[in-house]
Amino acid sequence: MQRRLRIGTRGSKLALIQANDVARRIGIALGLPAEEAAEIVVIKTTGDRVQDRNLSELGGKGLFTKEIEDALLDGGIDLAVHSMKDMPTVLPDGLIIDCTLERVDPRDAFLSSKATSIATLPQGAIVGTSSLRRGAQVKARRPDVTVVPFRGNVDTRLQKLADGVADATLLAMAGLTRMGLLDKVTAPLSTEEILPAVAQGAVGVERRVNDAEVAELLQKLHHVETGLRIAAERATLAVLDGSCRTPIAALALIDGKKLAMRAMILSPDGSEVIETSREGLALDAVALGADAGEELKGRAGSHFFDEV
Ligand SMILES: NCc1[nH]cc(CCC(=O)O)c1CC(=O)O
Repeated sequence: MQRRLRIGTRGSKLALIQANDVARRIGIALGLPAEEAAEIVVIKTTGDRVQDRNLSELGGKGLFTKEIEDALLDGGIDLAVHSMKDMPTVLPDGLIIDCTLERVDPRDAFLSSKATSIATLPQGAIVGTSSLRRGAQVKARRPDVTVVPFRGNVDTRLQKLADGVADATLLAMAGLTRMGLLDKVTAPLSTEEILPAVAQGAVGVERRVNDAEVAELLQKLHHVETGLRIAAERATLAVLDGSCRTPIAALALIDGKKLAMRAMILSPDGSEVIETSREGLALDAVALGADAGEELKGRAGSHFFDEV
């Protein structure tokens, strides 16, 4: 590798931690100090500018990636590090993600000073979250709860909770772990209780399709099992797409050659929950995920997708 690679990322604390992790791994792969192998380039995205509205109202996916992907296509950067959870299922022509780091804990965490679980929240409690998926799943279990929007980065949301804006919130274990904030977690939520977002806990590295040098390097960083799990979940999402305001959750697990997954869509108020599961060969990840998505789509009917 002749050049010092430029790694594009959002400027949030979590994004920077993830980008620096990739820089460190690239350094190791090249046998160089991380700073010599790569530099971090912070890019502000539309999603970072908009603090006051539900992201889903603005078209959701892609808001955190457009400017970074433009820089990748322009050659201003060579790699982009993303939380795979925030990535649209379709990438721009000329870009590819075929490198995913080993996934960490995909679960959501429950954070509250009023209760130790969703079940024991006081009657009529307020849960702060701007995630349609989290809100709908909480309401499915506790219809008496009021969900209020909770936007901003992880630190902002923790502050809102401390200020009493809500009685509880849900955040990804992955982000809290990476930021060293596990002590804020009241309890992890089992995936039976709250099914995670597609690709939650996985970091991906995007590159130009035609950059053979970077492709070869990134192969060394790729975690195959994570790639297959994410492929299954994202295949479900892709089938259900065009409905970015429908709460969707999915989680695939791999044991040896076998993949098992659950997938779910809900009405935003949690009154309707449609769930399915698949088991098969891990190598058939995409087909299994897509098949699960087709089933959910068929069972939900079109009203599910255009009522909101
Ligand atoms: N939507 C924001 C976002 N994107 C990725 C993470 C956490 C890390 C991950 O899930 O990989 C978070 C914060 C959260 O949902 O708590």
